[in-house]
Amino acid sequence: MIVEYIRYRIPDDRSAAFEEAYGRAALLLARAPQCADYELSRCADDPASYILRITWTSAKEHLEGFRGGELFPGFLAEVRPYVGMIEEMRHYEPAAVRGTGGAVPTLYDWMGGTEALERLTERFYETVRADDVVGPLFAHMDPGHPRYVAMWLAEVFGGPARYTGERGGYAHMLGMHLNRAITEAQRRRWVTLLADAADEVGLPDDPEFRAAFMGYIEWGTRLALANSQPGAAPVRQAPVPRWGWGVAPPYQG
Ligand code: HEM
Repeated sequence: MIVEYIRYRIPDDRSAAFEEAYGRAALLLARAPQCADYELSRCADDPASYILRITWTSAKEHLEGFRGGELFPGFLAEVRPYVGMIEEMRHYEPAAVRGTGGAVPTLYDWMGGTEALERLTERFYETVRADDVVGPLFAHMDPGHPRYVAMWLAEVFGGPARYTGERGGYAHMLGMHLNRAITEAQRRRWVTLLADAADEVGLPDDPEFRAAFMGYIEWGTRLALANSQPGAAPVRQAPVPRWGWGVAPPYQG
């Protein structure tokens, strides 16, 4: 991905037409397979100043794919009257510094932190052990397993990175699933028992939290199943994934 920034200086009497033209041009960006997302902002302190940010799949795809493609003439026709008002138009490589701020609580905080996760995994693995479909997989489970999985989930949902620091991180978790040949029936049962345990221990049941929580569980169990098949060759080293609210953060007024 590469980010293009275009800074414009638009006189006040042309700003409305400029925004309307970009509204039409954006319909073409929305259809362009080379464009990941875009946003036009107007400066609150200096209203003549606008910045357009477009994330492209790559600079080459932008310059050759989009500019050489069938959508570009229509896009250019909309923005051409403003080309002379461009102050900067360049591609930027995103650096490693990025993240979300504290305005939105992490899923970890929302669910009640490590204490809530340990309550969840204790109850969950009690039912897992007693279950006829998944129980056999866990017959020789380490007694610390519920606590380790709580530690993993804490890190995934925005809590402390203790699984990475104390337990070997992603590589260790992956190693625990390799060659276990998890079946789809076992994966489904694992998901169902976890959802039941979440209700039993009283995890928040608001739609936003449960959608995000179960979204991760669906994703993670499908990976666990695929990685557990004999002959699977998953990536061996990766960071612990971080999971957020997705498209539906908590409604805060
Ligand atoms: C989101 C989905 C999943 C997550 C986050 C997860 C997480 C983990 C973690 C962190 C470990 C290693 C714990 C340690 O450090 O010792 C582990 C081990 C294991 N997982 Fe999973 N897992 C998932 C899905 C599944 C599924 C679907 C199954 C089978 C139905 C499964 C079966 C196992 C087994 C058998 C072990 C080894 C337990 C032991 O003997 O101690 N996992 N899992």
